Amino acid sequence: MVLRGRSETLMPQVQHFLTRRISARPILSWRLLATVSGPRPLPATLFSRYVVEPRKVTIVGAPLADGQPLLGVDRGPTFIRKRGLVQRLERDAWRVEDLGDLDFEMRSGLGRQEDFAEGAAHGSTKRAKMVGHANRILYEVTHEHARQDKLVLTLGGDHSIGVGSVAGALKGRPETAIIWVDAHADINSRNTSESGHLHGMVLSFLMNLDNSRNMKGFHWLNDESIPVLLPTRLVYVGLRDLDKGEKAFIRSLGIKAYTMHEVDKFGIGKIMEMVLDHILGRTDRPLHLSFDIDAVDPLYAPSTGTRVAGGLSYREAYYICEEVAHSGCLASMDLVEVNPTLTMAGGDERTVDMAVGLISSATGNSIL
Ligand SMILES: NC(=[NH2+])NCCC[C@H](N)C(=O)O
Ligand SMILES: [Mn+2]
Ligand SMILES: [Mn+2]
Repeated sequence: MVLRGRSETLMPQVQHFLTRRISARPILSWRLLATVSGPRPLPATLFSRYVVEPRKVTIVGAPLADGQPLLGVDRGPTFIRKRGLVQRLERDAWRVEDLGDLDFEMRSGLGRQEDFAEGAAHGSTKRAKMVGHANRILYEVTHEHARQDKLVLTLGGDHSIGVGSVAGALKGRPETAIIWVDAHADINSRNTSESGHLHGMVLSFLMNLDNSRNMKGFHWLNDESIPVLLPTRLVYVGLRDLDKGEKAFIRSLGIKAYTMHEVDKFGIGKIMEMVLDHILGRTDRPLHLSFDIDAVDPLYAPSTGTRVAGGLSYREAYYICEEVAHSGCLASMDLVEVNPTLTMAGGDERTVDMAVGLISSATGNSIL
Protein backbone atom coordinates (compact mmCIF):
# COMPACT_ATOMS: atom_id res chain seq x y z
CA MET A 1 0.00 0.00 0.00
CA VAL A 2 2.88 2.28 0.75
CA LEU A 3 4.37 1.38 -2.62
CA ARG A 4 1.18 2.35 -4.36
CA GLY A 5 1.23 5.92 -3.17
CA ARG A 6 4.88 6.31 -4.01
CA SER A 7 4.69 4.66 -7.39
CA GLU A 8 2.60 7.56 -8.66
CA THR A 9 5.67 9.74 -8.84
CA LEU A 10 8.01 7.18 -10.42
CA MET A 11 8.88 6.86 -14.09
CA PRO A 12 6.15 5.06 -16.03
CA GLN A 13 8.34 2.00 -16.69
CA VAL A 14 9.13 1.59 -13.01
CA GLN A 15 5.57 2.22 -12.08
CA HIS A 16 4.46 -0.41 -14.55
CA PHE A 17 6.90 -2.90 -13.11
CA LEU A 18 5.74 -2.23 -9.58
CA THR A 19 2.15 -2.52 -10.60
CA ARG A 20 2.82 -5.90 -12.15
CA ARG A 21 4.68 -7.18 -9.14
CA ILE A 22 2.09 -6.07 -6.65
CA SER A 23 -0.90 -7.57 -8.36
CA ALA A 24 0.94 -10.60 -9.80
CA ARG A 25 -0.83 -10.59 -13.10
CA PRO A 26 0.11 -12.66 -16.11
CA ILE A 27 2.98 -11.12 -18.10
CA LEU A 28 1.06 -11.00 -21.36
CA SER A 29 -1.47 -8.21 -21.35
CA TRP A 30 -4.37 -8.27 -23.75
CA ARG A 31 -4.51 -4.52 -23.75
CA LEU A 32 -0.85 -4.32 -24.68
CA LEU A 33 -1.34 -6.95 -27.35
CA ALA A 34 -4.28 -5.06 -28.76
CA THR A 35 -2.21 -1.93 -29.29
CA VAL A 36 0.16 -3.96 -31.49
CA SER A 37 -2.18 -6.33 -33.24
CA GLY A 38 -5.48 -4.48 -33.42
CA PRO A 39 -8.57 -5.27 -31.41
CA ARG A 40 -8.23 -8.25 -29.16
CA PRO A 41 -10.14 -11.38 -30.04
CA LEU A 42 -13.26 -11.92 -28.00
CA PRO A 43 -13.46 -15.31 -26.34
CA ALA A 44 -16.87 -17.00 -26.19
CA THR A 45 -16.85 -16.81 -22.43
CA LEU A 46 -15.23 -13.70 -21.06
CA PHE A 47 -13.42 -13.78 -17.81
CA SER A 48 -11.42 -11.44 -15.67
CA ARG A 49 -7.72 -11.87 -15.06
CA TYR A 50 -8.26 -10.80 -11.47
CA VAL A 51 -10.34 -13.82 -10.70
CA VAL A 52 -8.47 -17.02 -10.06
CA GLU A 53 -9.76 -20.27 -11.60
CA PRO A 54 -12.15 -21.86 -10.91
CA ARG A 55 -13.81 -18.53 -11.26
CA LYS A 56 -15.80 -17.61 -8.24
CA VAL A 57 -18.15 -14.73 -7.69
CA THR A 58 -19.14 -13.67 -4.21
CA ILE A 59 -22.52 -11.98 -3.95
CA VAL A 60 -23.06 -9.69 -0.97
CA GLY A 61 -26.44 -8.15 -0.28
CA ALA A 62 -26.16 -4.69 1.30
CA PRO A 63 -29.76 -3.86 2.28
CA LEU A 64 -29.16 -0.29 3.34
CA ALA A 65 -31.65 2.54 2.84
CA ASP A 66 -30.27 5.02 5.34
CA GLY A 67 -28.16 6.96 2.85
CA GLN A 68 -31.34 8.54 1.42
CA PRO A 69 -34.94 9.13 2.55
CA LEU A 70 -36.98 6.45 0.73
CA LEU A 71 -37.62 3.01 2.14
CA GLY A 72 -37.70 0.06 -0.24
CA VAL A 73 -34.22 0.33 -1.71
CA ASP A 74 -33.11 -1.98 1.12
CA ARG A 75 -35.11 -4.70 -0.62
CA GLY A 76 -33.13 -4.36 -3.84
CA PRO A 77 -30.96 -7.45 -3.22
CA THR A 78 -34.00 -9.65 -2.56
CA PHE A 79 -35.72 -8.55 -5.76
CA ILE A 80 -32.57 -8.93 -7.83
CA ARG A 81 -32.07 -12.48 -6.57
CA LYS A 82 -35.72 -13.32 -7.21
CA ARG A 83 -35.35 -12.36 -10.85
CA GLY A 84 -32.72 -15.05 -11.30
CA LEU A 85 -29.31 -13.47 -10.79
CA VAL A 86 -27.65 -16.59 -9.39
CA GLN A 87 -28.98 -18.81 -12.18
CA ARG A 88 -27.77 -16.34 -14.80
CA LEU A 89 -24.27 -16.29 -13.34
CA GLU A 90 -24.15 -20.07 -13.05
CA ARG A 91 -25.26 -20.39 -16.65
CA ASP A 92 -22.26 -18.23 -17.54
CA ALA A 93 -19.94 -20.68 -15.80
CA TRP A 94 -19.45 -18.80 -12.56
CA ARG A 95 -19.21 -20.58 -9.27
CA VAL A 96 -21.56 -18.53 -7.17
CA GLU A 97 -21.12 -18.04 -3.49
CA ASP A 98 -24.08 -16.02 -2.24
CA LEU A 99 -23.48 -14.66 1.24
CA GLY A 100 -27.08 -13.46 1.51
CA ASP A 101 -27.84 -10.06 2.98
CA LEU A 102 -25.57 -8.53 5.60
CA ASP A 103 -27.17 -7.76 8.90
CA PHE A 104 -26.83 -4.05 9.56
CA GLU A 105 -28.86 -4.27 12.75
CA MET A 106 -28.56 -1.10 14.72
CA ARG A 107 -31.85 0.25 13.59
CA SER A 108 -33.91 0.26 16.75
CA GLY A 109 -34.11 3.61 18.42
CA LEU A 110 -32.40 5.48 15.64
CA GLY A 111 -35.60 7.16 14.58
CA ARG A 112 -35.11 7.29 10.84
CA GLN A 113 -38.43 9.02 10.23
CA GLU A 114 -37.55 12.02 12.36
CA ASP A 115 -34.04 12.16 10.97
CA PHE A 116 -35.34 12.59 7.48
CA ALA A 117 -38.32 14.73 8.33
CA GLU A 118 -36.35 17.83 9.18
CA GLY A 119 -35.31 20.18 6.41
CA ALA A 120 -31.96 19.72 4.75
CA ALA A 121 -29.84 21.71 7.12
CA HIS A 122 -26.72 22.75 5.28
CA GLY A 123 -23.61 21.15 6.69
CA SER A 124 -25.45 18.37 8.47
CA THR A 125 -25.47 14.77 7.40
CA LYS A 126 -28.28 12.34 7.94
CA ARG A 127 -27.87 9.00 9.69
CA ALA A 128 -24.09 9.05 9.50
CA LYS A 129 -23.69 6.66 12.41
CA MET A 130 -25.88 4.00 10.84
CA VAL A 131 -24.41 4.38 7.36
CA GLY A 132 -20.86 4.36 8.71
CA HIS A 133 -21.56 1.26 10.78
CA ALA A 134 -23.09 -0.66 7.87
CA ASN A 135 -20.26 0.30 5.57
CA ARG A 136 -17.68 -0.91 7.99
CA ILE A 137 -19.29 -4.36 7.98
CA LEU A 138 -19.49 -4.34 4.19
CA TYR A 139 -15.88 -3.22 3.89
CA GLU A 140 -14.66 -6.12 5.96
CA VAL A 141 -16.57 -8.66 3.92
CA THR A 142 -15.66 -7.26 0.50
CA HIS A 143 -12.03 -6.92 1.46
CA GLU A 144 -11.84 -10.51 2.62
CA HIS A 145 -13.25 -11.84 -0.66
CA ALA A 146 -11.23 -9.50 -2.89
CA ARG A 147 -8.14 -10.73 -1.11
CA GLN A 148 -9.09 -14.27 -2.12
CA ASP A 149 -9.07 -13.25 -5.81
CA LYS A 150 -12.79 -13.61 -6.30
CA LEU A 151 -15.10 -11.35 -8.21
CA VAL A 152 -16.97 -9.38 -5.58
CA LEU A 153 -20.50 -8.30 -6.41
CA THR A 154 -22.33 -6.00 -3.99
CA LEU A 155 -26.07 -5.53 -4.36
CA GLY A 156 -27.51 -2.32 -2.89
CA GLY A 157 -29.10 -0.77 -1.15
CA ASP A 158 -28.62 2.91 -1.80
CA HIS A 159 -25.32 4.13 -3.19
CA SER A 160 -23.87 4.95 0.21
CA ILE A 161 -22.82 1.28 0.34
CA GLY A 162 -20.11 2.27 -2.17
CA VAL A 163 -18.01 3.52 0.73
CA GLY A 164 -17.61 0.00 2.09
CA SER A 165 -17.47 -1.87 -1.19
CA VAL A 166 -14.87 0.42 -2.75
CA ALA A 167 -12.81 0.61 0.46
CA GLY A 168 -12.81 -3.21 0.51
CA ALA A 169 -11.79 -3.34 -3.15
CA LEU A 170 -8.99 -0.81 -2.60
CA LYS A 171 -7.63 -2.63 0.39
CA GLY A 172 -7.83 -6.04 -1.29
CA ARG A 173 -6.49 -4.77 -4.64
CA PRO A 174 -4.74 -1.43 -4.06
CA GLU A 175 -4.31 -0.65 -7.78
CA THR A 176 -8.06 -0.65 -8.35
CA ALA A 177 -9.60 2.01 -10.58
CA ILE A 178 -13.27 2.99 -10.39
CA ILE A 179 -15.82 3.49 -13.15
CA TRP A 180 -18.75 5.36 -11.59
CA VAL A 181 -21.85 5.13 -13.76
CA ASP A 182 -24.46 7.51 -12.39
CA ALA A 183 -26.72 10.47 -13.11
CA HIS A 184 -25.10 12.01 -10.02
CA ALA A 185 -21.50 12.58 -8.99
CA ASP A 186 -21.94 11.47 -5.33
CA ILE A 187 -18.92 13.54 -4.34
CA ASN A 188 -20.46 16.06 -1.95
CA SER A 189 -18.69 16.57 1.35
CA ARG A 190 -20.44 17.48 4.56
CA ASN A 191 -19.65 21.09 3.70
CA THR A 192 -21.12 21.04 0.20
CA SER A 193 -24.08 18.64 0.49
CA GLU A 194 -27.39 20.43 0.11
CA SER A 195 -29.44 17.40 1.16
CA GLY A 196 -27.34 15.80 3.89
CA HIS A 197 -27.99 12.40 2.26
CA LEU A 198 -24.98 10.17 2.44
CA HIS A 199 -25.60 8.42 -0.87
CA GLY A 200 -24.58 11.72 -2.45
CA MET A 201 -21.26 11.83 -0.55
CA VAL A 202 -19.58 8.48 -1.21
CA LEU A 203 -16.55 9.67 -3.15
CA SER A 204 -15.68 12.40 -0.67
CA PHE A 205 -15.15 9.67 1.93
CA LEU A 206 -13.10 7.52 -0.41
CA MET A 207 -10.95 10.51 -1.42
CA ASN A 208 -11.00 12.04 2.07
CA LEU A 209 -12.19 15.43 0.82
CA ASP A 210 -12.80 18.05 3.51
CA ASN A 211 -11.43 15.57 6.01
CA SER A 212 -14.53 13.37 5.63
CA ARG A 213 -12.86 10.36 7.19
CA ASN A 214 -13.06 12.04 10.54
CA MET A 215 -16.83 12.17 10.48
CA LYS A 216 -18.76 10.25 13.09
CA GLY A 217 -19.39 6.69 11.96
CA PHE A 218 -16.50 6.75 9.50
CA HIS A 219 -13.42 6.75 11.69
CA TRP A 220 -12.69 3.18 10.66
CA LEU A 221 -11.65 4.60 7.27
CA ASN A 222 -8.65 6.22 8.95
CA ASP A 223 -6.61 3.09 8.47
CA GLU A 224 -3.39 3.36 6.52
CA SER A 225 -4.05 0.03 4.89
CA ILE A 226 -7.08 1.48 3.08
CA PRO A 227 -5.66 3.50 0.19
CA VAL A 228 -7.16 6.93 -0.33
CA LEU A 229 -8.76 6.98 -3.77
CA LEU A 230 -6.73 9.13 -6.18
CA PRO A 231 -8.57 11.47 -8.58
CA THR A 232 -6.78 9.82 -11.51
CA ARG A 233 -8.24 6.45 -10.59
CA LEU A 234 -11.85 7.54 -11.03
CA VAL A 235 -13.90 8.13 -14.14
CA TYR A 236 -17.56 9.07 -14.38
CA VAL A 237 -20.07 8.11 -17.06
CA GLY A 238 -23.64 9.35 -17.45
CA LEU A 239 -23.62 12.45 -15.21
CA ARG A 240 -26.44 14.94 -15.61
CA ASP A 241 -27.43 16.30 -12.21
CA LEU A 242 -24.65 17.84 -10.14
CA ASP A 243 -24.60 20.19 -7.18
CA LYS A 244 -22.50 23.33 -7.24
CA GLY A 245 -19.91 22.02 -4.81
CA GLU A 246 -19.60 18.79 -6.77
CA LYS A 247 -18.76 20.64 -9.97
CA ALA A 248 -16.07 22.53 -8.08
CA PHE A 249 -14.52 19.29 -6.74
CA ILE A 250 -14.51 17.62 -10.14
CA ARG A 251 -12.92 20.65 -11.80
CA SER A 252 -10.31 21.33 -9.14
CA LEU A 253 -9.31 17.68 -8.78
CA GLY A 254 -9.27 17.17 -12.55
CA ILE A 255 -11.50 14.10 -12.40
CA LYS A 256 -12.36 12.64 -15.79
CA ALA A 257 -16.12 12.96 -16.25
CA TYR A 258 -18.12 11.88 -19.29
CA THR A 259 -21.49 13.52 -18.83
CA MET A 260 -24.54 12.84 -20.98
CA HIS A 261 -23.36 15.75 -23.12
CA GLU A 262 -20.22 13.81 -24.07
CA VAL A 263 -22.22 10.61 -24.52
CA ASP A 264 -24.37 12.48 -27.07
CA LYS A 265 -21.38 14.09 -28.70
CA PHE A 266 -19.07 11.09 -29.09
CA GLY A 267 -21.36 8.09 -28.88
CA ILE A 268 -21.00 5.41 -26.25
CA GLY A 269 -18.45 3.42 -28.30
CA LYS A 270 -15.92 6.24 -28.28
CA ILE A 271 -16.76 7.11 -24.67
CA MET A 272 -15.89 3.64 -23.43
CA GLU A 273 -12.68 3.67 -25.42
CA MET A 274 -11.73 6.91 -23.68
CA VAL A 275 -12.86 5.63 -20.27
CA LEU A 276 -10.71 2.51 -20.46
CA ASP A 277 -7.79 4.41 -21.96
CA HIS A 278 -7.92 6.90 -19.14
CA ILE A 279 -7.89 4.47 -16.25
CA LEU A 280 -6.03 1.55 -17.80
CA GLY A 281 -3.90 3.10 -20.52
CA ARG A 282 -1.33 0.52 -21.53
CA THR A 283 -1.39 -1.27 -18.20
CA ASP A 284 -3.97 -3.51 -16.66
CA ARG A 285 -5.40 -2.90 -13.28
CA PRO A 286 -8.41 -4.21 -11.38
CA LEU A 287 -11.60 -2.38 -12.24
CA HIS A 288 -14.42 -1.66 -9.86
CA LEU A 289 -17.67 -0.84 -11.63
CA SER A 290 -20.09 1.10 -9.44
CA PHE A 291 -23.34 1.14 -11.35
CA ASP A 292 -26.15 3.33 -10.04
CA ILE A 293 -29.29 2.26 -11.89
CA ASP A 294 -30.42 5.91 -12.05
CA ALA A 295 -27.74 6.45 -14.72
CA VAL A 296 -30.16 4.67 -17.05
CA ASP A 297 -32.99 6.74 -18.47
CA PRO A 298 -36.15 6.48 -16.32
CA LEU A 299 -37.92 5.15 -19.42
CA TYR A 300 -36.06 1.88 -18.91
CA ALA A 301 -35.31 1.94 -15.18
CA PRO A 302 -38.04 3.90 -13.41
CA SER A 303 -37.87 2.19 -9.99
CA THR A 304 -35.22 4.31 -8.35
CA GLY A 305 -35.29 7.11 -5.80
CA THR A 306 -33.63 10.00 -7.64
CA ARG A 307 -34.80 9.80 -11.25
CA VAL A 308 -33.31 12.22 -13.75
CA ALA A 309 -34.58 12.45 -17.33
CA GLY A 310 -32.20 12.28 -20.27
CA GLY A 311 -30.20 9.24 -19.21
CA LEU A 312 -28.45 6.34 -20.85
CA SER A 313 -30.46 4.41 -23.39
CA TYR A 314 -31.07 0.72 -22.88
CA ARG A 315 -28.27 -0.22 -25.24
CA GLU A 316 -25.85 2.41 -23.95
CA ALA A 317 -26.19 0.99 -20.44
CA TYR A 318 -25.55 -2.54 -21.67
CA TYR A 319 -22.70 -1.42 -23.86
CA ILE A 320 -20.85 0.04 -20.87
CA CYS A 321 -21.06 -3.31 -19.08
CA GLU A 322 -20.06 -5.26 -22.18
CA GLU A 323 -16.96 -3.11 -22.61
CA VAL A 324 -16.03 -3.55 -18.98
CA ALA A 325 -16.26 -7.30 -19.52
CA HIS A 326 -14.14 -7.07 -22.68
CA SER A 327 -11.42 -5.24 -20.75
CA GLY A 328 -10.85 -8.46 -18.86
CA CYS A 329 -10.16 -6.41 -15.75
CA LEU A 330 -13.40 -6.42 -13.77
CA ALA A 331 -12.64 -7.35 -10.19
CA SER A 332 -15.61 -5.94 -8.26
CA MET A 333 -18.95 -4.34 -8.93
CA ASP A 334 -21.88 -2.62 -7.19
CA LEU A 335 -25.39 -2.46 -8.54
CA VAL A 336 -27.29 0.08 -6.47
CA GLU A 337 -30.42 2.21 -6.03
CA VAL A 338 -32.92 -0.36 -7.31
CA ASN A 339 -36.10 0.44 -5.38
CA PRO A 340 -38.77 -1.97 -6.56
CA THR A 341 -41.37 -0.58 -4.20
CA LEU A 342 -41.63 2.66 -6.16
CA THR A 343 -44.17 1.05 -8.39
CA MET A 344 -45.16 2.75 -11.55
CA ALA A 345 -46.81 0.95 -14.46
CA GLY A 346 -44.75 -2.23 -14.39
CA GLY A 347 -41.65 -0.35 -13.34
CA ASP A 348 -40.53 -2.96 -10.86
CA GLU A 349 -39.81 -5.72 -13.29
CA ARG A 350 -38.20 -3.57 -15.90
CA THR A 351 -35.79 -2.02 -13.43
CA VAL A 352 -34.92 -5.26 -11.67
CA ASP A 353 -34.50 -7.13 -14.95
CA MET A 354 -32.21 -4.40 -16.16
CA ALA A 355 -30.12 -4.75 -13.00
CA VAL A 356 -29.78 -8.50 -13.53
CA GLY A 357 -28.99 -8.04 -17.22
CA LEU A 358 -26.33 -5.40 -16.59
CA ILE A 359 -24.58 -7.60 -14.03
CA SER A 360 -24.73 -10.51 -16.42
CA SER A 361 -23.15 -8.44 -19.21
CA ALA A 362 -20.44 -6.98 -17.01
CA THR A 363 -19.48 -10.43 -15.80
CA GLY A 364 -19.01 -11.69 -19.31
CA ASN A 365 -22.27 -12.90 -20.82
CA SER A 366 -21.63 -11.91 -24.45
CA ILE A 367 -24.33 -11.55 -27.08
CA LEU A 368 -22.69 -13.96 -29.52
N1 LIG B 1 -26.71 7.93 -5.34
C1 LIG B 1 -27.58 8.87 -5.64
N2 LIG B 1 -28.71 8.56 -6.24
N3 LIG B 1 -27.28 10.11 -5.31
C2 LIG B 1 -28.11 11.25 -5.49
C3 LIG B 1 -27.47 12.47 -4.90
C4 LIG B 1 -28.31 13.68 -5.10
C5 LIG B 1 -27.69 14.99 -4.61
N4 LIG B 1 -26.54 15.33 -5.34
C6 LIG B 1 -27.36 14.90 -3.12
O1 LIG B 1 -26.24 15.09 -2.72
O2 LIG B 1 -28.22 14.64 -2.34
MN1 LIG C 1 -25.21 7.23 -7.07
MN1 LIG D 1 -27.55 8.51 -8.83
